[in-house]
Amino acid sequence: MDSDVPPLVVDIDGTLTDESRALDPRVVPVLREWPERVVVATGKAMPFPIALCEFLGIERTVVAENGGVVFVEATDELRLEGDYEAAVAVAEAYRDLGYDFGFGEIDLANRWRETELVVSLDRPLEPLEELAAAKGLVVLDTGFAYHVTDPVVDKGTGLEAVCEELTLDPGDFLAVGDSVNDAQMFDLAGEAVAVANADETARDRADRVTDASFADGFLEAVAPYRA
Ligand SMILES: O=C(O)COP(=O)(O)O
Ligand SMILES: [Mg+2]
Repeated sequence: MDSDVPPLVVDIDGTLTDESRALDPRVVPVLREWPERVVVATGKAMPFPIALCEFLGIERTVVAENGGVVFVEATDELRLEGDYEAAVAVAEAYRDLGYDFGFGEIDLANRWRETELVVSLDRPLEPLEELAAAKGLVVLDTGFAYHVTDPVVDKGTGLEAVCEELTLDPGDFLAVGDSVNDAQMFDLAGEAVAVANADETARDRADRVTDASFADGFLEAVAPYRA
């Protein structure tokens, strides 16, 4: 690898994983050996990207909950932003209409969340969107879950917060992702790559779209820097 390798900000679900959210083992050496900063930016709750970094053996530099949570190990910084109370109120109102979140009684998708909530894709979207809008929140469909999120944060604001901490420029980053929740980080990154399975928003906001899907797409996106 040469010195032209950019820092990397990478999504998890749909980018490092297959459609069932299983990590592709071929991404492990790529991330572990990346010579510049790696930021893991996800809609998942913080324990997931933190665990991923730990198991990879890389520094924990994480944007979780679509920007609501930012953790930078190098500077010991944890930022929480976004109206979690509003998300909880939306969830309660959704339950009052007779809908559950769809993740079972022990809901591991929401258990460790601090700034936003998620609802299963098989639950009705329209009432969720109405309730969210009434509280100033938005619903993001990542292809893996509906995220009830405060629009003051996104993966772009998360990347900016990481860069502030580490005195980096978001414009120097290579970003790789697959969905609408990656759009703002795509806008900031110097080079934004959508994997072939990406949704329309991510494709539109990317500089290029890979031929291959899921982790094969990620490997294609980073290939020019791994010669
Ligand atoms: O799981 C989701 O809904 C989204 O997660 P991702 O941002 O890592 O793709
Ligand atoms: Mg994704």
